[in-house]
Amino acid sequence: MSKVAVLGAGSWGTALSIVLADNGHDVRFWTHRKEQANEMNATNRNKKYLDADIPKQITAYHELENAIDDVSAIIMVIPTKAIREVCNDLNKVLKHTPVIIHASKGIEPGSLKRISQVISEEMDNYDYEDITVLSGPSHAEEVGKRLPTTVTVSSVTSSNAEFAQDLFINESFRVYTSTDMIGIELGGALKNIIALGAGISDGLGYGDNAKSALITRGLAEITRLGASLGASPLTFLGLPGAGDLIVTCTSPHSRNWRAGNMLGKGYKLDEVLEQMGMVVEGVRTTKAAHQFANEQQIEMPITEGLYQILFNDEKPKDVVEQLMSRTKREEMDDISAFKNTDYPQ
Ligand SMILES: NC(=O)C1=CN([C@@H]2O[C@H](COP(=O)(O)OP(=O)(O)OC[C@H]3O[C@@H](n4cnc5c(N)ncnc54)[C@H](O)[C@@H]3O)[C@@H](O)[C@H]2O)C=CC1
Ligand SMILES: O=C(CO)COP(=O)(O)O
Repeated sequence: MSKVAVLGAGSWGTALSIVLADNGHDVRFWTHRKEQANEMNATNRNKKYLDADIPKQITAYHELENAIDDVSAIIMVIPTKAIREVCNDLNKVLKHTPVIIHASKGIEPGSLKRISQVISEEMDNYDYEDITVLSGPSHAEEVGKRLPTTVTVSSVTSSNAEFAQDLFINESFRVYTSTDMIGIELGGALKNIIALGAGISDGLGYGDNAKSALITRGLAEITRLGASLGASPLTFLGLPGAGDLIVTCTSPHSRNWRAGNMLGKGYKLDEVLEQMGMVVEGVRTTKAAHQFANEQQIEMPITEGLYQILFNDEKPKDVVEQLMSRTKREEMDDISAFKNTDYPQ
């Protein structure tokens, strides 16, 4: 059994700590807020973030140096916008090179970097090949209750992904491996854009046909972006692609769906984010994907519409009207690139 540190004391960090504790690992749970660490150790709950009993094998720490002392793995579950800051703090106290696995879902606006790229850029003594990602359809609320869940881990070096698979896998948390690191990270990040859209559609009362269309056409456009960055289109049909897209667009656990739902009901973005009190990664990811799509001339009409709602105050209803009245076209016209030309016609 291993000694592991989980950095990031929100709902997903808590749920992953529970999986690790169930597997017999000694879990050091780090929060940058002292009161939260004290409360968790005293009550065995992380009340604000997840309604679950915290097993005894989990100890909360406030001092980063103590949390990471002698661990064989660091699990980073920090909101995307705080990753560089936490890596910098880690550099000051880390004296060995434990495996780093991240489970965050975002892209950095401006640089358009994936999280593994951000971590390897910031961390002393780590290259891109050293970082592993864990992603898939996995709401913390259900993982915390040990309901059956499947995820995928990926790293350039397969031994790192296999290490992560062994660390997390158990009878209620099934872990697959993949070598498509780009696809796994982009699938997890980009589905949040579409989940915001699905929430808006539900908030407007547009029904199941509209939501199904958003999921399907959303999958087409995030696959288009992913493939242009080197991801395998097939990854977008797997757990961290279609799997995560479905759960995030249809589950009331999803913060992205819930935020979208409020926008569809007429709330302003500022009000929505204030009420959520938890990270809504899709907002920043929409900004990043919109910038990339414009620079690279990739057609992403749903992302474009979302961007106009979030950042240019466009009315959700008007955006749906624009999407529905786009120039008529063939549905699969962008799939020809993946056609098997050897098959007799
Ligand atoms: N909640 C879920 O079911 C899932 C979440 N994720 C991803 O995991 C990541 C974290 O999400 P959640 O845990 O849900 O967020 P959350 O909103 O529940 O919690 C975020 C945590 O990060 C901490 N934090 C914020 N800024 C920090 C900083 N500068 N230094 C250290 N800690 C800081 C907050 O104090 C809080 O404890 C996100 O990228 C999310 O997309 C991925 C899969 C499932
Ligand atoms: O990624 C998730 C589930 O797989 C969590 O989604 P939300 O961040 O929208 O809650």
